[in-house]
Formats: sequence, C-alpha cells, structure tokens
Amino acid sequence: MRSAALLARAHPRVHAQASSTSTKTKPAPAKTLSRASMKTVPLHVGFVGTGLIGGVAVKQVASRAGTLLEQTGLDLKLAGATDSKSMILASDPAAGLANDAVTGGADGAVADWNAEALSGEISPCDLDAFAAALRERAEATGAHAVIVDNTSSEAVADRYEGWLASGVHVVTPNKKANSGDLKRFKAIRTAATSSGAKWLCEGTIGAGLPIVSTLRTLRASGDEIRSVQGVFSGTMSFLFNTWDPAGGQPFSEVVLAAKAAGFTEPDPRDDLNGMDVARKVVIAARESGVDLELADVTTRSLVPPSLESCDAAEYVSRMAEFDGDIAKEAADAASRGNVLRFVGKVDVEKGVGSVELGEFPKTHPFAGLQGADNVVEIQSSRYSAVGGSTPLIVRGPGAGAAVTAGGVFGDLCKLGAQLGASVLI
Ligand SMILES: NC(=O)C1=CN([C@@H]2O[C@H](COP(=O)(O)OP(=O)(O)OC[C@H]3O[C@@H](n4cnc5c(N)ncnc54)[C@H](OP(=O)(O)O)[C@@H]3O)[C@@H](O)[C@H]2O)C=CC1
Ligand SMILES: N[C@@H](CC=O)C(=O)O
Repeated sequence: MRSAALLARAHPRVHAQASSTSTKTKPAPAKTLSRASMKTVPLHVGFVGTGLIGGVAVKQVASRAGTLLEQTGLDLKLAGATDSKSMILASDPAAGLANDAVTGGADGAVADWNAEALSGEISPCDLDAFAAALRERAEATGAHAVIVDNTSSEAVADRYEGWLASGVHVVTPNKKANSGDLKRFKAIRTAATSSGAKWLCEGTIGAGLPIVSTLRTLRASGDEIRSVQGVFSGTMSFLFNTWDPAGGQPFSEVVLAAKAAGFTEPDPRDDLNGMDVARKVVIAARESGVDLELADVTTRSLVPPSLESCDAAEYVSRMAEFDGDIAKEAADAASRGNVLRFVGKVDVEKGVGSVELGEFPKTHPFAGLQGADNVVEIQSSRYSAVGGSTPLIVRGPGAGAAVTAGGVFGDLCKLGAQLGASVLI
C-alpha cells in the first residue's frame, strides 16, 4: 500500500484535501491563473447589424471585455460596425474596446456609435470593404477577426463563404445561411473547414439555449440523434401561453405584445407563417446529419393568404380581421380538454421535418410553458423514451434581446477559447 506521504508527493492536491478534511480546517482558496501565465488572444470584432440584438450584444460585450481580458486573456477589440446604410471602422483597432464605446440605445444605428471611442470615419455600408479592412487590420497586428452578423439578411449570409475562406470567423443568430439553400450551406461549411475559421450559430435555435452545441457534442461523441421536436419559437410560445381565448382576448392583441417585447422577427409574419420554426427545424435536422431543405418541411401558417404579400405595416394593421378563425380552433381544442401549441418536429430516421399547430392535453410538457419559453426534446441512441432512458430536454426563454445577445456573446467566448484564450467553455 502507498503511504500517505508517498501519495502526497505524487498527488499534492489529493493530500491537501484529505488532510483538510481530517483536521476540519478550511480548504485553501482555489488559485486563479495569473494574467502573466495566460496567452493573450486579440480578437477584432466587427458588428454587422446594430438593431435590437446587435445593440444589446455590443453593450454586453462592452461591459464585460475588461474582465474577460483580465481573467482569460481574451482581448475583444471593437474594430467596426455597420447597419444597412453606413459603416464605421476604428482607425486604431488595436486600441481595444472602450467600455463606453456605445452611447446609442439598443436601436442605435451606426451614427449613434461613439465615433470618438472608435476614432473612425463613417462611410456608406460596403460589406466587402468592411470585411477586408477588418481582416487586413487584424492580420497586421497578429490578431484574429470575427464578423458578428446580427441581421436577418440573405445578402450578408451570401458572404459567409468568402469571409470564412479568407480566415474571418463568423458568429451569428441569423438563420438564413444554416437553413437556406443546401448547396450554399455546404459551401460555407467547407470554407470553414478548409481555412480553419469558425462559424458559430448557437443563437439560431432557442436564442441563448444550448441546442446547436448539444446536438454537435452528442454527435461528435458518437451518439446518434433520432428525433428533435418541441416548441422552437419564442413568439409562438408566448402567443399560445398567454392568449386567453376563453376570456375573449383577440389573438392579434397578443401578437402586438410579442412584437413589443422583442420576440418577433423584424416582420412578425416570419413567425406567424411558421417559417421561423421551419428554419429551426431545418437547422436542427442538418445538425443531426439530415440534408433537409426548407421547401421539404411541411409547414402550417397562421397568416391569412390575403395578407401574405402586403407590406408588414398593412399586415399588422389588418390581422385583427382574422382573429375569429384562430379563436374557433382554440375553442374546438378546448372542447376536447386540450390546448393549442405550435411545434416543430424532425424525424431523423425518416429524414423529414414538419411545423404543426397541435392539440395537447394540459398535462403535456409542451402545454406547461411560460412566456417565450422554448422546449426542445432530443431523442438519441443514448437519450431515448424507449429502452429504459429518457429524452434529453432543454427548456428556457427562447427569444428576447438579452438571451439572444447572450447566446451571441457566448459564441464569441467559445471562439476565444478555441483560439487559445483561457475561457472555461
Ligand atoms: N429577437 C429575438 O429574440 C431573436 C432574434 N434572432 C435573430 O437575430 C437577428 C437580428 O434580429 P433583430 O435585432 O431583431 O433585427 P433588427 O431588425 O432589429 O436589426 C437588424 C439590423 O441589421 C441591419 N441590416 C439589415 N440588412 C443589412 C445589410 N444588408 N447590411 C448591414 N446591415 C444590415 C439593420 O440595419 P438598418 O437598421 O439600417 O436596416 C439593423 O441594424 C435576426 O436574424 C433574428 O432572426 C435570433 C434569435 C432570437
Ligand atoms: N422570432 C424568433 C426569434 C428567435 O429566433 C422567435 O420568436 O423565436
């Protein structure tokens, strides 16, 4: 048998714990890594899109950047920002991110940014010039560059392949690229794999909830996903969790509340027509190994055909005309003791996806959600409702500025860790 002294020499931490237990003294406080022993990882960040999510993401990053540098060596530098009209590039990106870099509100356009802190010139938005400047300036100082796409723009998604191929990382809650054309999606993935640049998109399902990363971790470690289903939309969850049809509340009133709370897409029809959930179904399918296209997803829409192609303002002003239709569906479900819930489903084994307005008994987990909660149930060879185990379930707020921006910021931290910063992720 090895003596206590031998054990202490071989495993000093084990010995320290054992002796502190036996003498009932307090364990020594854990030592944190000293700043000098950490690698410094400078990461130049360019924000494309400074609307609701982008505005809050900038504020979160700005208020945390100093602590991150001190505690992990990740040195986030605000190198530039654009909205659809104008862009600003820091004239000295190596100067770092000032805590007061942003003075505008969450709706702040580039013009609201503190040009003094960025010391940059405002010019018309040119995404290619923006990315090239970001990359060249980062390379010149041995830093990495990342574009944080906080738009819902196809034009921005179209550029990921080129950006990633040139070594610029991409972090985004924009669903257009990972739910859009399969050929483009694969080309983007190939560009990232070939260059080593990262494309991180946790915010594209469940806002800040760990759904994309959970699916990736399961598959990387050899698990096989069989199905992914749940309430994928914060907006639709909020609508059906808070609407009181029995009390005569108009459905359109709750849609306006969801929009005011920042849960909806810029055009709320993208939620109401099932398209946002269909996109999440496609993303979940692709992350589970199924090559699904958006057009293959059977999708229920709650947008009346006559309001499909008008402008967003007209839709919002006329949607009350159709309150009676959805109220009838809710009353029919209630007559059977059920409630309505808007769900997405991926059957990995059959390779199909769907978006449905389903009826659920009040005791069902999908019926007992609150606010804008999402619930996503993953069944796999390890987590299964059949065979003695239970499914893996992720639940929590699935929309809103703070949690979505938090998911985006979490991806920036993950990227920092992958580049060698001492971030525990
Ligand atoms: N709200 C939520 O809870 C969640 C949102 N998301 C996603 O987050 C993303 C952002 O949403 P949100 O902040 O609400 O959107 P907003 O409409 O508030 O902001 C969009 C921003 O993108 C800019 N923009 C649009 N097109 C371009 C372009 N071609 N080039 C440069 N900038 C552009 C807009 O500029 P301008 O003002 O000049 O038009 C604006 O600054 C969306 O993809 C959404 O799906 C994901 C998860 C949850
Ligand atoms: N509009 C979306 C926002 C997040 O993706 C939702 O309501 O879930």
